[in-house]
Amino acid sequence: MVSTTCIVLGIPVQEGAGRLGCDMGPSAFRTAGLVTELRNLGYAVEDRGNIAPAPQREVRHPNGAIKALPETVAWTEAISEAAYQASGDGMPIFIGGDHSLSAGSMTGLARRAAKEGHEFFVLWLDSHPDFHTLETTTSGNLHGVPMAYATGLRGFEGFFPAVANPLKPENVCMIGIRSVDPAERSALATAGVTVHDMRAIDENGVAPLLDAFLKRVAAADGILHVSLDVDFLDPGIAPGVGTTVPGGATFREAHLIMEMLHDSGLVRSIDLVELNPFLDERGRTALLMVDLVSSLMGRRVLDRPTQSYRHTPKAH
Ligand SMILES: NC(=[NH2+])NCCC[C@H](N)C(=O)O
Ligand SMILES: [Mn+2]
Ligand SMILES: [Mn+2]
Repeated sequence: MVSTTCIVLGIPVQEGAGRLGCDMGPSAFRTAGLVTELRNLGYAVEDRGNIAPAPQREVRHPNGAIKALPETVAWTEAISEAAYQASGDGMPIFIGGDHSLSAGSMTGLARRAAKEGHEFFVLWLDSHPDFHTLETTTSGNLHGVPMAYATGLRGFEGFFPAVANPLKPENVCMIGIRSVDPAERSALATAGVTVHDMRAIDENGVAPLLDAFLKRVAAADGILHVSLDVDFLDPGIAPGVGTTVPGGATFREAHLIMEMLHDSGLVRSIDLVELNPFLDERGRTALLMVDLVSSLMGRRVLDRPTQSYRHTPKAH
């Protein structure tokens, strides 16, 4: 796995969030030592710098609450293309930027997976499902829509770029959910997304929930994208985000997830989103996010046998 080249892509989009500051996220991840940490783990790292949005065109939607639609569309176009390219060259790590960036990353990665004949899966670590459509959002903040868009829900046509390879809702597993708007709740149930809220974590622990999903990814010979929103974490350990929700994942739960993901060998790409350095305290949230990436990329405390998820082909 250490022959993998990590491709760092800075995506300073902030228009999708309700407050400014996520445009400083890529700098904060770099300042917190992301590239050095990856190199110390033995990876080749190519930092492609920050990408820019595509040219803007005029788009207007009847839902007057929507903010920054032309900007978000322009970002989505550029990010999707960059994701498609980078995933052909190595393991993309998208450093945001607000969560609207995942509209681009997931669609570009899904296109790559389809081209390579792989089933595409997403692990969504967030307090929010971000499952609004352009019709249902009431805040109008477009970081609340990327999962609905990438799974091909109706209502984005003619506004956002067409989704050629929609992500199957049954290939999505959400963990950490604790803030869901009414329209999202019914849409999630209809779509058939696996949603593990904080209660599910409290009752079961993260390990069995994630284990079941990783087994499904492996059984389908799939590839896995991980989308990590800072607000997945408890605000007590990760204050640097505009949409804190109390009662989030602990330090230990988050590291356990990262270590299990590494053991699985299934992860092909990562989004690190919603870091707002303006709201952070001396970089502690940025440092914690980098620390979690290290665990996901293979830093470990002890040598221990790892659980193998890949099926060995049956001889016949
Ligand atoms: N990526 C995020 N932080 N999303 C928060 C979304 C919150 C709320 N559901 C909204 O649509 O406004
Ligand atoms: Mn989110
Ligand atoms: Mn969130």
